[in-house]
Order: sequence, then C-alpha cells, then structure tokens
Amino acid sequence: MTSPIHVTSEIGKLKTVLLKRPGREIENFTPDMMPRLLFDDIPYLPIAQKEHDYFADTLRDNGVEVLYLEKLAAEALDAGGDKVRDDFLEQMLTESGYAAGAIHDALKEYLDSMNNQDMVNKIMEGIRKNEVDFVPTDLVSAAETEGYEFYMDPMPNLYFTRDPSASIGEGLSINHMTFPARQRESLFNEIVIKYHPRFANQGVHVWRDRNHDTRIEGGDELVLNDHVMAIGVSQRTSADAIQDIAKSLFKEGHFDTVIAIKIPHNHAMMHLDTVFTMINYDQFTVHPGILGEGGHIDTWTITPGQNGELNLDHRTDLKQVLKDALKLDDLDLIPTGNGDPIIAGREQWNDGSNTLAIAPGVVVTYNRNYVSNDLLRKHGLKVLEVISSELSRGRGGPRCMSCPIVREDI
Ligand SMILES: NC(=[NH2+])NCCC[C@H](N)C(=O)O
Repeated sequence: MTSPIHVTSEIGKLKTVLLKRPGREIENFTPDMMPRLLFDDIPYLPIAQKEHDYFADTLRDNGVEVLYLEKLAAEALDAGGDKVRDDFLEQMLTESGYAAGAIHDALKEYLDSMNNQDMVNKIMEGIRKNEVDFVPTDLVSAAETEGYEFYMDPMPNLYFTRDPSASIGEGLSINHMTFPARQRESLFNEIVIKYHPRFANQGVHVWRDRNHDTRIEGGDELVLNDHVMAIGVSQRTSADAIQDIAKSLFKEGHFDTVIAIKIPHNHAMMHLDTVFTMINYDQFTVHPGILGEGGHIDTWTITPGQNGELNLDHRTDLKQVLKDALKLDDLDLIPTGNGDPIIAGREQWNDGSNTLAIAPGVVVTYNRNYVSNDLLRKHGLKVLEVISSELSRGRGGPRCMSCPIVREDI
C-alpha cells in the first residue's frame, strides 16, 4: 500500500501540498490583539486572497496538486459522521475555554445549526459575542461576557499550514504549538488524518501527536533526506520535544540523524525555516544574522545510542556538519540579502530566506525580496516569484504557507 503521505526531502519534486486560503480570520481583529495573535499588521483580505490564489496557481502550473485544509476538515467531518463531529466540537470548545456551562451550551447550539463546512469556517474566523443569541443569567457567564468582543478568537495564522503538522517520511507530526493563539489549529489536522478518506486507515504513521506538554512546530522541522532531519531549537520548538521526536523517528522509522540547530529566540526568526532552508542537493539559504563570530552556530547531531538513548555531538561549523551528514564534498550556503546587514535584515523580515523548493534547484519566493532572489538566480537556481504585499504581513513566506504531502524521492 502506498502511503498518502510521502516526504523524504525538502527538495524532491512536489506532487501534493496542503494550503489554507486566507479567510475572514486574517482581518477579524484589532491592533491591540495583534501581538497575542502573532501578527504585525492587519492584511487587506481581498488582496491577500488574490495573492494566495496566485501562489496556489503557481504551484498548480508546475504540476502540484493543491489541497485546502478548510475543505479537508469539513470532508473529514462529513465522513466521520455525527459522533466525530460532536467530539470535535466539544474538544474545540474545551480548548477555547468552554468545557461546560451556559456559554458552552450557547456556542454549541450556534455551531450545531451549521453544516460542516460553515462550522469549520466559522471556528476558523472566530466568534464575536454579538453574533450569538445569548443572555447571561448566571454570574460566571455574566462576568465573562463583559469587556472582550470575542467568545472564540480568530485563527489568523492558519494559512501557515507548515506549522501545525509536518510530513516526515510516510508519516507526520501533529504538533503541540507554543502559543495559545495557534494551539487549536492542529485539531483540524488531527481530524483530517483520522477521518478523511484520503488519509484514514491508510497506514499514516504519527511520529508524535498533539497530546504533549513539550512544543514543536513544523517551521522548525526540515527533512533533509530519507534518514537525516534538521530541527530548530527555537522560540517555538523546545529541546525536549526534539529529543522526544528523535527517539520515535529512530525507533519506528528509517531516520538515523537529527541535527538540532539553535537559532535566536525572537519573533522575526520564530522558526528555523525563516533563516535556513534547503533548496537543492547541495544548496541552502541562510540568514547571516544567525551566525555568530567566525560563522559559528550551536548544532547538536543526534544519533541513536544504547538502549533507546541518544548520542550527542556538539559542533559549531554548520557547513561542515551538513557536509558530513549529507555526505557532500562541498556545499553552497547562500546568504539572505547577499550578506548586506540592512538588506539581509529587511528581506529576512519579509521571509527572504523562507523559500519553498518545488524541485531540486527550483524555488518559490516572495517578489519583494529582490536582492535575495537575484542572488539565488546567480547561484543557478530557478526562482518563481509570487506576489506578497499582504501575505507577508503575517510573518511567513512560501515555505510557511505550504505543507508538502507528497514529494518524489530524490
Ligand atoms: N514556518 C513559519 N516560519 N511560519 C511562520 C508563522 C508566522 C506566524 N505569524 C507565527 O508567528 O506563528
């Protein structure tokens, strides 16, 4: 049986990808909510959708099948039936802060009046207090309804499908996300894998599910080849989660090496893929801002040890570490913004390092990062530019906006 998920590299020809078309969730908030929702601005929805459609068309024009999370989630509920829908809704309400009580009941009734697709869209968009027909009569709900506009917050980061789950080999990780603003997102991925006919009962292996306290996000999970992964130790992914997934990858899969790479813990560089991506057999983008004195950075190469334990090798020469792990004689690390500190800082902020490889040496990037794009071309890459004025306001680029489901082997 061939698995519906198959990703053994960052660069193999992309066959199927999961996207989320931005919906009302990306404008259903005010500036004071932005830091908590991990946004730096409020995108203009019609243009963001146009840009996203352009991105999806660019992928389709290059032979990629595009799936949409919002559609798969509704289809999974259709296939699962009443009990699955009810369990999903209860879990979503619980994780939104309403395990029981009068508001729980009112929200449940409101959402229950909708078909699966409308319900999924509504949960993603967020629920304002003024749209639910509910008059509090008990102190708990009366006190809770004062002040804040939302019962359920919007999930504006959903179009960054890279993060709540990550395809690895014939399986995936369904992630426990770091910040409350994104934690509910992976519930959608969970129902898709469990109940969508395309994935359910097809032997998809879950390396690590969302029921963990330690946190990991897909922007940090890079599949370098069929036995080596790189994982960022970052603002979003903790060292203990990396140890945990390494153990399961070694025990249950064909992986034998995980390179943990420590990057600065800040909002501009929240994931490894905002500063480092693989774009060809022997070419990577790297933001110079992550490299310290003499180009050094902390890396730990993790390999299987005795009795299910892990061996660690701490080294700071990223280039040599990658050459050794990938068995390459040479390696081309291409600096974002051509290494100019102002241009690199600016283009990294708008995801100039966040390239999506759709085949070895063929990448999709934002057009606004013209210095980095020129440099990639000079290094022999084929660069497909997509438009980016509104999409980039969410702090994610083409790699963040896509979750590969199937790639050809390299
Ligand atoms: N893989 C990525 N780099 N994703 C970018 C996610 C951006 C999003 N606003 C967040 O902070 O979570």
